[in-house]
Amino acid sequence: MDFFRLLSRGAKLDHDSEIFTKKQEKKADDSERIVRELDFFHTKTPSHEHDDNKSKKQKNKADEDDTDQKPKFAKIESTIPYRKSNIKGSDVPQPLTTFEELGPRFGLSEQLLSRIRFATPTQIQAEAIPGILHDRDILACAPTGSGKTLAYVLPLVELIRKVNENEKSSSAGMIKGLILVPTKELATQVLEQFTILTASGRAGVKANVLSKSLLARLTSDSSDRPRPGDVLIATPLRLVRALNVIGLDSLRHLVLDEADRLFDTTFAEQTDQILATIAKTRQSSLQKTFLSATMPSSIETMALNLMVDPLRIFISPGRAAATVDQKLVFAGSESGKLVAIRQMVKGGELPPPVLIFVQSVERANALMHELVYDGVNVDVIHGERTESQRKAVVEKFKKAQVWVLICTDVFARGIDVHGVNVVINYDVPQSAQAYIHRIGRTGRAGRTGKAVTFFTKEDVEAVKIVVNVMRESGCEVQEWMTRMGKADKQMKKQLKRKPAERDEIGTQQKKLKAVEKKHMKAERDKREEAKRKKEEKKRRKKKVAAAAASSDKEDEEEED
Ligand SMILES: Nc1ncnc2c1ncn2[C@@H]1O[C@H](COP(=O)(O)OP(=O)(O)OP(=O)(O)O)[C@@H](O)[C@H]1O
Repeated sequence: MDFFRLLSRGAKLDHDSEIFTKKQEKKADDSERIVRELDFFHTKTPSHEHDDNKSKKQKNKADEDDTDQKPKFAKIESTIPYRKSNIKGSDVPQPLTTFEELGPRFGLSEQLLSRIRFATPTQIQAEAIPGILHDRDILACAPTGSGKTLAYVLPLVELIRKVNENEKSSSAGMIKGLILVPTKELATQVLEQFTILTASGRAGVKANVLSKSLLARLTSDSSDRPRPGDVLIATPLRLVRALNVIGLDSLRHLVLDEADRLFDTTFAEQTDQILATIAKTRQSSLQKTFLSATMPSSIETMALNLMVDPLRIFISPGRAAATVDQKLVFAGSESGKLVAIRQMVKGGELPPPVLIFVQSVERANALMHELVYDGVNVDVIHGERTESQRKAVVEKFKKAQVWVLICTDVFARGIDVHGVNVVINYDVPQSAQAYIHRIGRTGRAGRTGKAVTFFTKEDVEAVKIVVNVMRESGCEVQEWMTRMGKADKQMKKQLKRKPAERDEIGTQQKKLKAVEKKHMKAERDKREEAKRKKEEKKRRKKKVAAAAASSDKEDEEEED
């Protein structure tokens, strides 16, 4: 999805706009002008409190520049080596060295700081927390499991607490922070982080997930419709249904967690609609934080162009977490994969909790039948399970009542289950991003983990992508892997759109079906035989009765 297509779609949604009607007939190569005219978030009318002459100059220049260009940043001065190449922007705040510093530097209360359960901030937290507290726009890319959630939840709690304090009741219950995430599970997880920091609501900040029931109450005709709360955490699909009832006049902070996913084809239309609505409603400055463990260049450019004087915090971009030991296993064929996984189960190579990723719902269900037959404590999660089923499965997995969880890419992003030991890519993922996020479910928060990717001859191109990530992440790459070369660009695109075609999983399932069929036939035969015997008996009984009746008649005649 590129920026211009995305924006021109945003314009189409704005049916009343003059820009839209004028623009309708224009061709795609007019897109640069469209970008300038649409001006999402009013990025061309700076009102930022940190504006200085330098950033104004930068913005004026940006007005003249083509907006599809990546903004240029001066290198920052720092004695810390990693900052020079990874952190970009003007007036970059000093990083945090401890959480305690947040008291004297930004006025965070001891009560709030006492709820942080960690000794030291991670790199992304050290950079992003001061940035957000300075009300700067942030584009952040940092490894899976590096604590990006706390990096934005903590400063949001503080900033919104201050707003509540200043505005008293005028904006009570109105949304000041909006967090967009791609899945319901992730929304719940983000809410948990708020709950930890605002236990018993004493921080004065109320966060809610836009659940089905909240959506129903918000959109009901009843006069006592609830207010959404200070922070609303939502998935794009559900949020678009609530856009005209939630009221965004008080919105000050927007977070896109897993930003690259929210801009890809699955969600782009809804995300675009949400951004366009915010742009219409929200006239003054809005602080934006976009984060992910992966940030393709096209998304990076788009995101930076939506921001005012941003801080670009990229820590190990394009790499899998260094704490994950990555392995590739040639399984030969589909049945070879099953053999390999059974061997791993038998050989104790799958210490729970374990996640197994497959490419489709059908394959997830089929693999589950296979492993259930083997006596593995296994369950499955995918987009075709109901919300309550998904919730229950995640709970069970977190409580170690389920040891092996089979999943589709629904579960690949953001989900933080403590201590996942192994991630198996039963089917090779369709992109480098999918690979990085899937294997990032293990090796989190400094722990180590293991990722094993099975492949067959159908996966020649996809495996090149995996090898490249392995190489970039500093993993040991064997000689045969280096000979594979780079994945072809066209093939990469094709693969993203459509996964490899594979033979069905499931010798066991087929066998079960055959046994079931045989059993059903035997039952049917038995029933028919019983019916036949019953009728035969009935017939015989009738015959005997008829014979008896005729002999009685003969006797009577003889007596006469
Ligand atoms: N400063 C810290 N020190 C140690 N652990 C931390 C710290 N901050 C957060 N964590 C823990 O690290 C784990 C991963 O955090 P989080 O889910 O925010 O990662 P993430 O960077 O968002 O990962 P992903 O990209 O996969 O979504 C969580 O269990 C969290 O509690």
